[in-house]
Amino acid sequence: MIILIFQVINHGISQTVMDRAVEVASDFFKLPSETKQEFASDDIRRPVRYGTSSKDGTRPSRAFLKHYAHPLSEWMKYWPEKPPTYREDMGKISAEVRRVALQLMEAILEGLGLGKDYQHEEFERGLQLLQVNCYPKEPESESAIGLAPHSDHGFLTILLASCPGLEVLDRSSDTWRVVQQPRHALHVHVRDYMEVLSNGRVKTVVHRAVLNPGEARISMASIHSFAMHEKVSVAKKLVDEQDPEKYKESSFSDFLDYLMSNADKKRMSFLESLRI
Ligand SMILES: O=C(O)CCC(=O)C(=O)O
Ligand SMILES: [Fe+2]
Repeated sequence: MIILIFQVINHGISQTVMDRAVEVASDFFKLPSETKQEFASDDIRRPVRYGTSSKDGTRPSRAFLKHYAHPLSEWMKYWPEKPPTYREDMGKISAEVRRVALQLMEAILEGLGLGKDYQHEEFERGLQLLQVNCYPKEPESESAIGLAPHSDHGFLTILLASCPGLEVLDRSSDTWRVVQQPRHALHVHVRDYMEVLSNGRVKTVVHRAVLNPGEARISMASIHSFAMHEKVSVAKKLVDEQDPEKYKESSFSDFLDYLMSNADKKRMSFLESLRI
């Protein structure tokens, strides 16, 4: 079993571009509630969506803004116009992170013995979704949960955060490991579709976010997958008699349909539903 959680430092993205993205995200969440509520929706197919979730039913433990980011020319027109530099600053970081994601995918595919150009065009025209999170500071109860344990959908997550708060599940000891987040580092982990494509050789990463006792926290997860209706299936080269095909094929759109029809179930169960 291969565990793929790592951090990239030598990514070539300038610190200014990273800092501005965190700053403009933070400024967005400070806007008056009515401005943010314009983006609120339960429809998970909306191009931009704002929402909050609460772990104790009283105060929100996370606010989020999710929007598609590739191609920028198609999606940017839906993004918030306030703060005034939101589109410019988020556009810059999105494009840079996508460049890094495509390079990392090539390295991972090569490591799996599939060759770096495996499904190159599908990755090139693939979707990118930005999930921007804002967690309140929680001075009283250390390790209060901001975002419950889950695995992500798609192939790869690249995460930029203003301070620590992310934890990943160590499957060997069943304990949570705190992820250090040095200022210039991008955290990377693999998602459900990496497990599917690799026929289970690579496992999806279960993770959660805890509230930081010292400061409010901003995180930006960039999600990379195939285009909405493109099916992801097990790489045939990784199937043989000892290792039969373990997952059914599906698309990102199938995942969204699944979420809408199983709103009460955990996200983990979509991957479970694909197991043969
Ligand atoms: O805030 C974090 O560190 C994690 C965010 C996350 O897991 C997500 O947005 O899916
Ligand atoms: Fe996540």
